[in-house]
Amino acid sequence: MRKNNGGHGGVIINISSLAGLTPAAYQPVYSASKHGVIGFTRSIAALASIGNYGVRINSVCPAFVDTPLLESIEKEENMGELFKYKDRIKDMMKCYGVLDPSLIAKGMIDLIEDDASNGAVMKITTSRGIHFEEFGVQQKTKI
Ligand SMILES: NC(=O)C1=CN([C@@H]2O[C@H](COP(=O)(O)OP(=O)(O)OC[C@H]3O[C@@H](n4cnc5c(N)ncnc54)[C@H](O)[C@@H]3O)[C@@H](O)[C@H]2O)C=CC1
Ligand SMILES: CCCCCC(=O)/C=C/[C@H]1[C@H](O)CC(=O)[C@@H]1CCCCCCC(=O)O
Repeated sequence: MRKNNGGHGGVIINISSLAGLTPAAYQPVYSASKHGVIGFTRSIAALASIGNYGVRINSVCPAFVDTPLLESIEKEENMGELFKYKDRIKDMMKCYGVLDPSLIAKGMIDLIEDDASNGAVMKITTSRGIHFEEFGVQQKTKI
């Protein structure tokens, strides 16, 4: 894909979650994996810029979205010992609200169309819609 390897360049969007930016007591492994997605995205975005790959790599962090994945909360075989906390997660869903997938699609199109976006961490919530995580100067790699 990268231009310096015979490719045509392009845009990659990695799917993280708000649980990749905040602790998630009831899903620690999921949260760790989503934190990893953000760290990887920002790192490889910096490398792509330094190496003139002609590829932009960004991440999206939605809150709860109305997809079949949410049904997994109701299944003990998926939740394991954390099943006992399912009502707390459902309370959080009521508090945060549940997003329509079309808003996630819009956010992704925005990232595809914005030629300046690389290493961005887009957050999508019912209260604030599409917005971005801001990182301090010391947390920014030059991209
Ligand atoms: N639904 C939600 O509330 C949120 C979801 N996300 C993230 O969004 C992403 C998509 O999730 P949803 O659409 O909600 O889930 P989903 O369960 O509705 O859809 C996931 C899709 O991935 C496919 N899939 C699973 N394993 C695969 C594999 N190894 N190779 C190829 N395809 C595979 C499944 O067949 C399914 O079509 C996930 O990374 C999830 O963590 C992030 C924030 C909130
Ligand atoms: C504020 C957290 C938003 C999380 C959005 C998300 O990625 C949801 C994913 C759920 C998936 O549908 C199945 C799960 O088990 C995930 C639950 C994530 C639980 C978040 C719990 C937050 C907490 O413990 O504080």
